[in-house]
Amino acid sequence: MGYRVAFLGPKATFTDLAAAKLFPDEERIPLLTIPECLDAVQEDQADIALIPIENTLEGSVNITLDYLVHEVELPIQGEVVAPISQHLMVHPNHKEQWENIETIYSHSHAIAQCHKFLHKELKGSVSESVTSTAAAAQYVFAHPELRIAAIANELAAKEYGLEIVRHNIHDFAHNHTRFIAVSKEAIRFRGHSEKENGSKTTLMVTLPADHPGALHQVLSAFSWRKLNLSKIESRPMKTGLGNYFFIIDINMEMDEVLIPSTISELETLGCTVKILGSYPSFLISNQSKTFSET
Ligand SMILES: O=C(O)C(=O)C[C@]1(C(=O)O)C=C[C@@H](O)C=C1
Repeated sequence: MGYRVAFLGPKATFTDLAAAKLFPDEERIPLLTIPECLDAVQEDQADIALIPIENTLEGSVNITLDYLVHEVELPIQGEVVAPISQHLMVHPNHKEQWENIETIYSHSHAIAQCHKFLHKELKGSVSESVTSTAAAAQYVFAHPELRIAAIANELAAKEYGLEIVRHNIHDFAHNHTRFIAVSKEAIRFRGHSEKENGSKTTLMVTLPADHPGALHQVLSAFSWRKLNLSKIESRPMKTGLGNYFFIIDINMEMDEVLIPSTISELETLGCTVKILGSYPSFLISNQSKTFSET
């Protein structure tokens, strides 16, 4: 039986492009926010949620991390990394005088990826964040009477009838976003042709209170086992100032010896450890048509 894949929509978001690549044969359901995607899986209205978690220019998508840790019990079952190209687009009526735009709509991460461009080329304009790049494109098309633009991808320009007036406005060329697939059950990734690029295990670690050198000891538990970490990030526990947990990505899948013994060592130190998932990583290539520059 096929999966129902909830993704951050509407149609033509970057997440939609990633979902179409990774789940070409499954039913794909666009929802307007990341929490809605996660709730849909938690409440069995979908089998999988595909949502963004990290961007090379802007860092983590905090709402994704926070929901995974505080709000839902859904393991990460896979990830896909995709190249991201941002374009500036306007309603066709404003194609000739696009430099006069007053407000630029997009997802907050997309706005941040184009910060230098906006500062230099559209000084004085205001940026407004909305739920996704595609929602911004939809809004711009619905309001030809306003002097507004959207930052979104090429497919969104086509889908919502906008004109791209500046291509590739992201500030740094190496712009990639990681998307995660979460599900109650292990996922069979089938029917796609994306490259598998190793595996990861993600842990959430809470340090013991008032334990000098705890973070150093945590890191040494990984380092003497030669476990390669691709990410370590702290987020507030939301219980009081100074209380943080760490998200740690290990570049290997869960094994029977190394990761379990690391977890035991951390627990002996007084840490609380939760496994957020152990999963394959896929890479959407730069040659991929839908993501590439025109
Ligand atoms: O708004 C979209 O199109 C999304 O899929 C979200 C999102 C993000 O959360 O970072 C995904 C990729 C890009 O980095 C910009 C926005």
